[in-house]
Amino acid sequence: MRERENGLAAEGLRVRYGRRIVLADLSLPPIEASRLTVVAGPNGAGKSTFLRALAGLMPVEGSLRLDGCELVGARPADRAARVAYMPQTLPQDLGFTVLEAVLHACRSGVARPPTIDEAVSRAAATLGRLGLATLADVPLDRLSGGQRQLTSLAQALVRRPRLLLLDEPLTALDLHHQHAVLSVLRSLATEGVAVVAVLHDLGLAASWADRVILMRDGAVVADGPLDATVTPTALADVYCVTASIHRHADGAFSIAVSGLATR
Ligand SMILES: Nc1ncnc2c1ncn2[C@@H]1O[C@H](COP(=O)(O)OP(=O)(O)OP(=O)(O)O)[C@@H](O)[C@H]1O
Repeated sequence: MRERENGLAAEGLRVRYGRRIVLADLSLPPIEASRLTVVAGPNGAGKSTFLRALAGLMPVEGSLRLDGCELVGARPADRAARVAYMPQTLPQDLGFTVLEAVLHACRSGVARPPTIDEAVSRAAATLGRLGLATLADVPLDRLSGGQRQLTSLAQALVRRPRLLLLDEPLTALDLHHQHAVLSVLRSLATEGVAVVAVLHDLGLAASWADRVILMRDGAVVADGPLDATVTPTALADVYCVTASIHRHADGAFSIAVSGLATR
């Protein structure tokens, strides 16, 4: 354990599907606790693979340290106590109510699960935070897509992780709920959680992210504050678009795409 490290450090991360290497020797300056980090990039860039690797859902080579403790090779229950992952897919446990699904997520897979009373209290607080309290007793198969996505987020939040990994958490949400969720993520970061979210919407990243990691072909091609990473050159290089970027007087950010290129 390296005592002074805070957040997540990745060094020489390598991930394969079969014989194909999808992430090749990926290293990053530490992903800091108290920061909201967005991972962006084109389809197939390796963003989900990166998150799944961080979550311990696939074999990796290299080193991943969270607060100085090595995650690669750590016991799944130890990792689960500190890392929570929200997948792209919506929750499948359709026989459960919202509350049951969140309680299950709170107590499963961790070495020292909270008591039922503690789990109920945490679940109630999490549902309240996400505006889901009135849906607590509704079965998942009676929810809208957006409500199921919020439930999936609640399942990750209720674990109170040090590292929260979210793979496209906003895809089913309306404009209000997109910003409401990002506001919750910002609060969690302020409380000391390292939050890493894959997002396609760079406008939302501009409003909320402290740091943007741009990926392409399994590699990090830019990493830093949005104004330094999302530039016309980067958009051409990473997304193959000709685009201009506008920062408006009120700070709002917009991208105007004027053409498509091929690689
Ligand atoms: N289970 C798998 N088996 C083999 N190859 C895979 C598997 N999952 C993903 N890949 C490949 O790995 C690469 C990275 O995929 P990944 O899902 O990480 O991309 P992504 O950046 O998350 O894309 P998207 O934005 O479309 O969700 C792609 O070329 C994809 O075809």
